[in-house]
Amino acid sequence: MNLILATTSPRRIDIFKMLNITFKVIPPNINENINEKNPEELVKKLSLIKAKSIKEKGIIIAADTIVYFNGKIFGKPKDYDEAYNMLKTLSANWHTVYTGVTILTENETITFCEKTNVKFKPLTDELIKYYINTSKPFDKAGAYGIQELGAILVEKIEGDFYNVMGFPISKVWDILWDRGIINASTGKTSGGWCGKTF
Ligand SMILES: Cc1cn([C@H]2C[C@H](O)[C@@H](COP(=O)(O)OP(=O)(O)OP(=O)(O)O)O2)c(=O)[nH]c1=O
Repeated sequence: MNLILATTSPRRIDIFKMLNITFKVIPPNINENINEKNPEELVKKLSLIKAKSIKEKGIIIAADTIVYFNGKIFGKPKDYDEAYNMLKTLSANWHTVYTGVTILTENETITFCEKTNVKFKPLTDELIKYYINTSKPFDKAGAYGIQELGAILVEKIEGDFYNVMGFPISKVWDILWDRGIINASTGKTSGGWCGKTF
């Protein structure tokens, strides 16, 4: 069965490659500006819209990630100033990363949200400026990438690391394994990513 990852996120592709199964990547074609203030509902709805935007037949998996702090949703920063203000606000505080996932199979629509709490160290202006200039985190929710240099901002986390990066892969695996979508043969015979389709 065609396994399709509906994403443009290099991080999500990297995480999925860890499973060593054959899959295709097709970019979702959606408008991410929906009017939803509840973080869990927002990421679930966006992951569903992304998955449903794929017309090709197969098992379709999509995700959406935001950072949430003090009642505010932090998406991808539009510029340097927004990235600076996000990191300044998150400094020395706990925030929550919400990732919504949708898995469309032939007869099921599975949508769930996974949360990870992240505590930042106290961040000096100098470190924040260095981080943004070095990492240019404009394609990452909350203006940081925990899997890259963003690791130096983090004091500790409670929950799934990969969920912060953009994909709670352990939970996704369980859903696919429990339904026999991934099984002993696909895990052994498939040689990983079969090449991008975009
Ligand atoms: C918090 C955090 C986010 N991110 C990334 C994951 C996502 O790529 C991005 C959140 O934006 P999303 O809108 O969830 O995803 P995307 O637009 O990059 O890709 P697509 O919608 O096509 O799947 O932030 C990290 O890479 N590391 C982190 O630590």
